[in-house]
Amino acid sequence: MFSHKEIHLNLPNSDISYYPIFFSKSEALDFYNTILNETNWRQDNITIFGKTYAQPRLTALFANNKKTYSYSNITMHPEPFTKTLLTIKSKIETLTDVNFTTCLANLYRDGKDSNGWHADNEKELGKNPVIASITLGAARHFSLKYKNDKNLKHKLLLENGSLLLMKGETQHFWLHQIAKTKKEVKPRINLTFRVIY
Ligand SMILES: O=C(O)CCC(=O)C(=O)O
Ligand SMILES: [Fe+2]
Repeated sequence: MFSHKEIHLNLPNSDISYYPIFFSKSEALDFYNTILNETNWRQDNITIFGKTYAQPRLTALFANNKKTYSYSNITMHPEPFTKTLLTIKSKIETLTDVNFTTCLANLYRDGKDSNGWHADNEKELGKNPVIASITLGAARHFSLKYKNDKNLKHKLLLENGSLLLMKGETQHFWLHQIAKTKKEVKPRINLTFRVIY
C-alpha cells in the first residue's frame, strides 16, 4: 500500500523506526498551519521532584473519548479530534494497524522550548505502548539514552513530515528528549498518537 522509506534503529531492547517522508513537505506544512491556528494551546505548570515550573512548550490533548492523560503532576482533559488530526491519524493507523485513541500535541515555539528526559510509561498507556510521533514545521533533534548504560545514546533529526514510531519494550529501557538548542529554529509541532486504556 504505502512504500515509505523506513529506517529501523539498531538499538538494544527497543523497536524504533523512522519514516522521513511520511507526509510530503507541502502536505506537512499545510497541516502545520491548520493545527497551529485551530488549537487551544496551553502552557501548564509541571512539578518534578517537588519543584514547579512552567512547561517549556505549549501543549494540547485530543481524544475520541473522555479519558484524561496525567504526567508530571498535571492532568489533561481532551478535546475532540479535528478533521486534520483524523486525516493524519488514519494514515498512521493504516501503517501500524493500531487504533489510536489520543493525541498529545506539543508546540516548540523556538530553540528554548524543549522536552526533558522521560519515558512514555504512564500506566494508562498499557504495558508496551505504541507511540506514533509526527513532526510538522521545523526539524529538531530527538535524543535517546539507554537506562542501563547512560553512555549508550543515539540522536536523530526529526524532519518536517516525518513519523517516528516507538513500540515493544522501548519505553522500559530508553529515555528520550528534545533538547534546547542555541541555533535559530522556527516553531515545530509534534503530534504523539497514543492508546489510552
Ligand atoms: O517532540 C517530540 O518529538 C517528543 C514529544 C514527546 O516525547 C512526548 O510528548 O512525550
Ligand atoms: Fe515522550
